[in-house]
Amino acid sequence: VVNGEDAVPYSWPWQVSLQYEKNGAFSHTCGGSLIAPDWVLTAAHCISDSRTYQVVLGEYDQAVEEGSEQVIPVNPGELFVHPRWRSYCAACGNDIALVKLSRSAQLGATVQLACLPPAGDILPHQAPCYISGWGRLYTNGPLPDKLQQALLPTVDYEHCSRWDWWGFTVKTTMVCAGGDIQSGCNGDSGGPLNCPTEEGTWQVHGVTSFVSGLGCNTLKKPTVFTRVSAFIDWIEETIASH
Ligand SMILES: CC(C)[C@H](NC(=O)C(F)(F)F)C(=O)N[C@@H](C)C(=O)Nc1ccc(C(F)(F)F)cc1
Repeated sequence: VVNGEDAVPYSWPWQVSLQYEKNGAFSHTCGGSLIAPDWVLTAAHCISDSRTYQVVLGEYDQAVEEGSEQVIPVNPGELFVHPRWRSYCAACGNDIALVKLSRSAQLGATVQLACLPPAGDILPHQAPCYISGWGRLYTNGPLPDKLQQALLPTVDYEHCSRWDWWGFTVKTTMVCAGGDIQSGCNGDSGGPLNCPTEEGTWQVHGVTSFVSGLGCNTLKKPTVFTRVSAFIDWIEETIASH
């Protein structure tokens, strides 16, 4: 997250760190959202079949054992990438995946389920959403230890698809947010776009998918998220059948 701030610890209790094993050690590769005790929603571009994954819940500072962490392995074959996802084509859309945990998370003060929006729900222009994640602090910059957040107002499709914004690269199955000095960045992939409801709760409306190739916080190139409300049926069917 570029130009964000340390989140209040455990204030996004559905945020997870998706980690993969490299040379015998696990490291953070993507964010994700806990949507059921044993299911995590993330981005398809975060998943490669040949890797071994684990999920860390109840995480805040990745450099400190704070006692609330739950480290849960992911069994092979429990990675479900959207059937219409095309590898290395985030702009083609369907950048969404589900990961089944080998055991259920224990819910409590630091680990809670995310709420998803109703199918088809479209946010208004400039809805005050927040991105959260352990992605780079600036383009080609370091990864933070503490979970970061930034206010990232949504940019509706009419604005986001303008020629000097994302043009035809953005699809209606995506949500744009930001476009000024705050943005997501590499490593935030798969994490949530957290949007407030009128009832004072939060819903995960987006899965962090891509930023500009010219730099994470490029003007008029908002961070682009997979629109969760366009995939509610697929999410429900996948969970119901596995
Ligand atoms: C997995 C990536 C898509 C990667 N995603 C992220 O960094 C994320 F955190 F925002 F999710 C990304 O945006 N990387 C930048 C460097 C990139 O390649 N952006 C990019 C976006 C659109 C296009 C276009 F327009 F060709 F489709 C090309 C590159």
